[in-house]
Amino acid sequence: MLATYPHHGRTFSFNPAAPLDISLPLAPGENQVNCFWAEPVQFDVIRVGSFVGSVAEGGSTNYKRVHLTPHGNGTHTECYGHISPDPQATLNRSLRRFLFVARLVSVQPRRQADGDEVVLLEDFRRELEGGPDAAVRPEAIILRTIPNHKAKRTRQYSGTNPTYLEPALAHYLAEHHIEHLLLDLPSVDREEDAGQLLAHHAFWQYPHATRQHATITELIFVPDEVEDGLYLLNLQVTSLELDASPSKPVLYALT
Ligand SMILES: N[C@@H](CC(=O)c1ccccc1NC=O)C(=O)O
Repeated sequence: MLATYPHHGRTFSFNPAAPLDISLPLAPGENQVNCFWAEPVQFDVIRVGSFVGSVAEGGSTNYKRVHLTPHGNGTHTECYGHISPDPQATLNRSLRRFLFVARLVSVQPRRQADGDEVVLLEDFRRELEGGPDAAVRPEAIILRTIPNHKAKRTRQYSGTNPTYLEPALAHYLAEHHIEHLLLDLPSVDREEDAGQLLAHHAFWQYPHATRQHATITELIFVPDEVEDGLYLLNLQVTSLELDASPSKPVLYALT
């Protein structure tokens, strides 16, 4: 059974029973994706008096505290609050819609003279502006970097100077009114850049013309079977009044 979704005067169809989950699960332990020197996710059993929040240990219910670092553990979505001192700049205020027309684009980074692997605007544009989907203006871009090793699901990125985006690419997305960027990297910016965060600033146009509703989602994983093209994106987060939240982006192929 197909459902329809209107976008810029066209009517797309998608199958609600065929979701493609591009989030990475949050689980305790060392074998989970990790970046920016975050501690691993931890679930602690709550113990109060004779109460134990573990059925395995004889308690009536499981009742656990979660210890996690949104920017460092698993798929997460952030707003301009990541680079702003404003306590009002929270993801819960920024992200007010949850369905978007998205274009999935695969791009291979290029090694620079200094050894950095960088996704360049030129390569991104060649993919975006080619093919039959180029006529549709998407609200979101999902960037899959090539090669697409499954190791992305569990990689320990800290201190490895991971691939990042040319700031001009982030600027291009802002200029083309792309509200949501999703990518399978720890950050749009270089791991250590003396606090410049050039691509973050360019994407949010912060602080001169801040795009308050724009978001960046990092540490996704898009399996190879999911082909480049147009998707309906359902972007779900927790209602945290914080700059970032663990998130669950789910795609539905659009026809
Ligand atoms: N590159 C920044 C650090 C940075 O980007 C960052 C630091 C901690 C947690 C997340 C970060 N960036 C994520 O996009 C710097 O060198 O100051």
